[in-house]
Amino acid sequence: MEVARGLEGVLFTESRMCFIDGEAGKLYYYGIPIQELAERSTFEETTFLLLHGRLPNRDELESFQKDLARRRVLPDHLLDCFHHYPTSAHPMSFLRTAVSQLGMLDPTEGDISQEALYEKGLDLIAKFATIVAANKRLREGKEPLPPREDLSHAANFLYMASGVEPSKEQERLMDAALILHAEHGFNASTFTAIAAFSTETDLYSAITAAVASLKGPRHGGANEAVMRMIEEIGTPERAREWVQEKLAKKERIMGMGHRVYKAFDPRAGVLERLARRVAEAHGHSREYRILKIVEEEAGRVLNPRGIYPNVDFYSGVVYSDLGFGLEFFTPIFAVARISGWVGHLLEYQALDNRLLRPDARYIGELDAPYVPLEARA
Ligand SMILES: CC(=O)SCCNC(=O)CCNC(=O)[C@H](O)C(C)(C)COP(=O)(O)OP(=O)(O)OC[C@H]1O[C@@H](n2cnc3c(N)ncnc32)[C@H](O)[C@@H]1OP(=O)(O)O
Ligand SMILES: O=C([O-])CC(=O)C(=O)O
Repeated sequence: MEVARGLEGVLFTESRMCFIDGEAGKLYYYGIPIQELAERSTFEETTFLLLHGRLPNRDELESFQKDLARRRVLPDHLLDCFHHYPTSAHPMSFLRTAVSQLGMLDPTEGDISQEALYEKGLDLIAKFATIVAANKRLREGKEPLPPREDLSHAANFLYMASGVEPSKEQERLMDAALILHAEHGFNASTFTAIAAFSTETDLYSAITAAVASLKGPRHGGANEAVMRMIEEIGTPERAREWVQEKLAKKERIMGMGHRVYKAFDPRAGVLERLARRVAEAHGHSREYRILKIVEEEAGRVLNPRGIYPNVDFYSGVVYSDLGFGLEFFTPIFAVARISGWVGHLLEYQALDNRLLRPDARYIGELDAPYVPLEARA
């Protein structure tokens, strides 16, 4: 049997949730093009789509929004504990620990029936934003703010993070960013969640594992790495030379390349337009201009090899504009992706539910001698 390194091209289940046409640079959630959703939907509506496989009607959407809003409040015990988490911890470590702790606080943690999974999943979808916003406030030496039920998920997240009710434009930006990040097939963190869940562990454990996986700079952590790259480059004038030096040393340009896309990631296309808009309107033009030059200069070498900007390339410009520091970029990704994780666990359990257990070709010795400790060099 051939070894599929990195599990590339391996189909391990079936799914209706997401289709990625990597050659054409197209992405669909339940058949709906991502650009349509980013432009016209809300995070709540897209989450309903990912959990139910169809768009809600007006009444369903209204009651789903209310249900999510009611679930935003964190248990007092968790909020108390937040004051003892180290403020220096990376926000992804904070989130990972908070999810795990929510599991300990749930007396029915181990119930993984479809009904329980849906209920607990909705709870996590609602609470992720509250956890991340609380962490941001605590890092700034401020008290976390209680969520508001009268605001949308995107607006409430921005309100809890900053203490100020966002403008309609800011709410729309956040909604679009959350929709673009909500789902992406069998990426590393979703696969991690499914692999854990296939052992019949509980939802909190599977999601804690997924957060851990998203944190890595080859996956969700790349958005933070892109902003660090911008800071290292410093000025647009320095960008071309910086890229050439990096590529000459065979180092990677963060926010570029993808296992599935061999064309421009359609999400990066939408985010590029949003980043350009905020750059023009609010003066984040240094960051945006550096990225445009990196994209062009690196593209000369990398585009012919099918390496283009991915979703993590331009998102940071938008998040900065919304008032977030770079260490919160990956947590914002998680605030969105929790919907995809929960949707996939529900789907996998209903459709397949087989233990995930791949294999490797053995290339070691056989019948090696057991050398007693005293006789070893
Ligand atoms: C939300 C997301 O997860 S999107 C991805 C976010 N990650 C990043 O932006 C990090 C930078 N990108 C990368 O590291 C890669 O493109 C990955 C990990 C995302 C996907 O890579 P894979 O499909 O596994 O390809 P692999 O790592 O095998 O690389 C193949 C070749 O392309 C090159 N390559 C891939 N990405 C890049 C890049 N960003 N810059 C320069 N070269 C690259 C590799 O060096 C390698 O070259 P080689 O064949 O000469 O050794
Ligand atoms: O699909 C992948 O491998 C990574 C990705 O873009 C995502 O998770 O959004």
